[in-house]
Amino acid sequence: MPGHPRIGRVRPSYPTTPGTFQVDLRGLVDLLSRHLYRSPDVYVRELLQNAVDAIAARRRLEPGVAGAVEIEVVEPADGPPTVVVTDNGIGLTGTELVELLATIGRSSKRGELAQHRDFIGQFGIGLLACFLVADEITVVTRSARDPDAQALCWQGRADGTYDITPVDSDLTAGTRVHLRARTGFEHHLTRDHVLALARRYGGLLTLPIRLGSVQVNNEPPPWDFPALTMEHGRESALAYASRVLDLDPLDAIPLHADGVRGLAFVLPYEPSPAARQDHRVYLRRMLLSESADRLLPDWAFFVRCVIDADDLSPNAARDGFIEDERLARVREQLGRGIRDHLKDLARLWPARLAGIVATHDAGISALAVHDDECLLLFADWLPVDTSLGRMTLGEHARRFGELRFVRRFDDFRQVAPIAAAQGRCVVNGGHVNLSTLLERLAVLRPERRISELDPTEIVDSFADLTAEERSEVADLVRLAETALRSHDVGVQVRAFAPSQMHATLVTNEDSRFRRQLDRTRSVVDGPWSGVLAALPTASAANSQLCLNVANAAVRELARQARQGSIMRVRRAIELLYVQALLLGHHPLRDRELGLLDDVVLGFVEDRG
Ligand SMILES: Nc1ncnc2c1ncn2[C@@H]1O[C@H](COP(=O)(O)OP(=O)(O)OP(=O)(O)O)[C@@H](O)[C@H]1O
Repeated sequence: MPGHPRIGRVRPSYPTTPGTFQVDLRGLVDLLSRHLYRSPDVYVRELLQNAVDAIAARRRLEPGVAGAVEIEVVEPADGPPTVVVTDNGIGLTGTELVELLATIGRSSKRGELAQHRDFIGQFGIGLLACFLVADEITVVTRSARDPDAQALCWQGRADGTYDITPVDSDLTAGTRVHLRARTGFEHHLTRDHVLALARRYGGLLTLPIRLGSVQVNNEPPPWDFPALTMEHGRESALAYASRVLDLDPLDAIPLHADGVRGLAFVLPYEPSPAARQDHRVYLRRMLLSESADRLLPDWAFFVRCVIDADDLSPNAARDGFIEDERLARVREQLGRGIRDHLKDLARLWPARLAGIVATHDAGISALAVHDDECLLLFADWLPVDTSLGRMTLGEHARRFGELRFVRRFDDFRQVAPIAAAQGRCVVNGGHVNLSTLLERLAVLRPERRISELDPTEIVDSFADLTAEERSEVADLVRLAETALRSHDVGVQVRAFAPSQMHATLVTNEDSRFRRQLDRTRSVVDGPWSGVLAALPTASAANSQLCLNVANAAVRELARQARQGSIMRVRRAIELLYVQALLLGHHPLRDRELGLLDDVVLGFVEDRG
C-alpha cells in the first residue's frame, strides 16, 4: 500500500534480540584524555590511589596489616620505559578481575563500602587513565581473601580486549600493575618524571611509598606544623608556600572545618577578579588537584589554600569536589576561620592586616559593594585619599570622628587644597566604589557619622568680609559680575587659605549637568540638536566664582578696579575664570575657549 513501509521476509543484517552496549575503548580513552584529565600524568595518581584503596580494603579484613607501595621504573637502552606499581592490598580474584577491572564504570568502592569513606576512588574509570600512556595494562594479582588463591595475570588492551591467565608469582597478597610506555609517551614513564609525580601525588600519604630505594613521602603535611601563632610554625608555613606553591605570602592562616584541615596563604599580589581560585586539595592525604576552585567563599579571593579533606566527594575529573551540602558547609566554615583570623590580626598584628588590605583593597572594595559582611570586616583597614593625605578609614575615625566625602574626583581636586589649608579632612569618594561603600557604611555604622559634602559648603564656611573689606572690593565685584554675566556665573569675594589660590569655581550637580549639556549641544547635529536646544542652559545661581581677597594679585585687582582700569580688570577676571574652570576639570564650552583666546590675544597685543 502506498505510504506504508512493507514488512519483508528478508533476514535483517543486525541482531533482533536484546543486546548489551559495546564500548569503543580507544574512543573512550580519547574522550577522557581530551575532556576529563588535564594531563596523561594523572595515571600515576590513579595507580597510587588504587594501591592505597586496596590496602585500606585489606585492613578491613586484617586490621593492623602494614601496608606498603613499591614503584619500580625500568629504562632499557633499546626499548620504551616500564613502570611497575606493587601494593600489598586486598588483591583480586578471577571473578573480581572480570567484574571490576574489565567492566568500565564498575567500582568496588561504592554502595555499602563507600559509607565507611576509607576509599578515594569511586567512579570505576581511574584505571583507564593508564591507557593515556600505555597500550596495554598488565595486572598480576593474588587475592588476600583466600589463603590458597592462585596468582592471576589480567592483560587489558586499548582495543578493548583482555585475557586472564594463572601465573607463578612471588606476590603473597596484593596487586602489581605493569605499564609499558606507548610510542610518543616515553617521557611520562621515565624514572625522574615518575619520582616527581609520585612525590606530587603521594608525598603526604601516610603509607610508605618507595621508588627503588627512595622514600617518596617523608615530609610532614603543612597542616601539622606547630600552631601558626608561634613564630616557628608561621616560618615553616611560609617556607612551605615558597617551596611548594612558589608563593611569598603576606600571611598564613590555619584552616579547620568538619573533616578538613589546612592552611590558607594570603597572596602577595592582587589576583585578577576573573582568575580562578587555584587551591591545592588533598583527599585523605592524596593530592587531588593543584587548581581546585570554589572551595572558599567568593570574598576570600585573596587567599590560596592547601587543604586535606576526609569526606568531600571528588568530581570525576578529580580537579575539585562535587558541589554538595557538605562542600557548602565546609566552605562556610573555612570562610569563618579566615574571618576570625583577620579579626585576630586586627587586634594583635594590625600592621600585618593593613599590609593585606593595602595589597587587595581594589578587590575587597569591589566585593564589599555587594557584601556587608566583607565591608564591615575590612572597613577600618581600607585606605582612602583625603585632603590631609592617605590614611585608613579606621585612622580617619580615630583622628576626626565625623567623615565628610565628596563624590567626584574633580570636586576633590577643587576642594582639597582649600580644605587642607583649613586643616579640614575631606575624603575623596571619587575612587571606584568608594562613595557607594561610604554610603553603605553610613547606614551600617551610623555612629561613624559619614555624609557627603557638597563643595559649595566649603565656600559657605569661609568667614564673611567686614564692612570695610566689602567696600574695598565692591568695584571689583561689580566689574567681575558684568564680565561673567554672559557666562552665567555669579561672583563672590571671600578671604580663604591657601592664599596662593586666586579663585575657586563652585558648582553643584545641576550646573555640572547643564554645562555638560551645553557642550554636547555644540557638537551634536541632526535630529537630536533640536531636542537639546529646547533644554534650559546653565544658570548663574548654580555656579559661583569665589575670588580670594587673601591673595595679593586679587587685592591688586580690587585696587585697579577702584581706580577704574575697567578693561585690564575685566581681562584678568576672564582669565581667572578660565583658570578656575581648568583647575576644577570642568569641560570648557565654545564661548569659554573663545574667551581664553581673547584674553591671550589681548595680552599679546598689549605687549606688541
Ligand atoms: N591495585 C588494586 N588492588 C585491588 N583492586 C584494584 C586495584 N586497582 C583497581 N582495583 C579494582 O578495580 C576497580 C576499578 O578501578 P578503577 O581505578 O578503574 O576505579 P575506582 O578506583 O573504583 O574509581 P575511580 O574511577 O574513582 O578511580 C576498583 O574499584 C577496584 O575494585
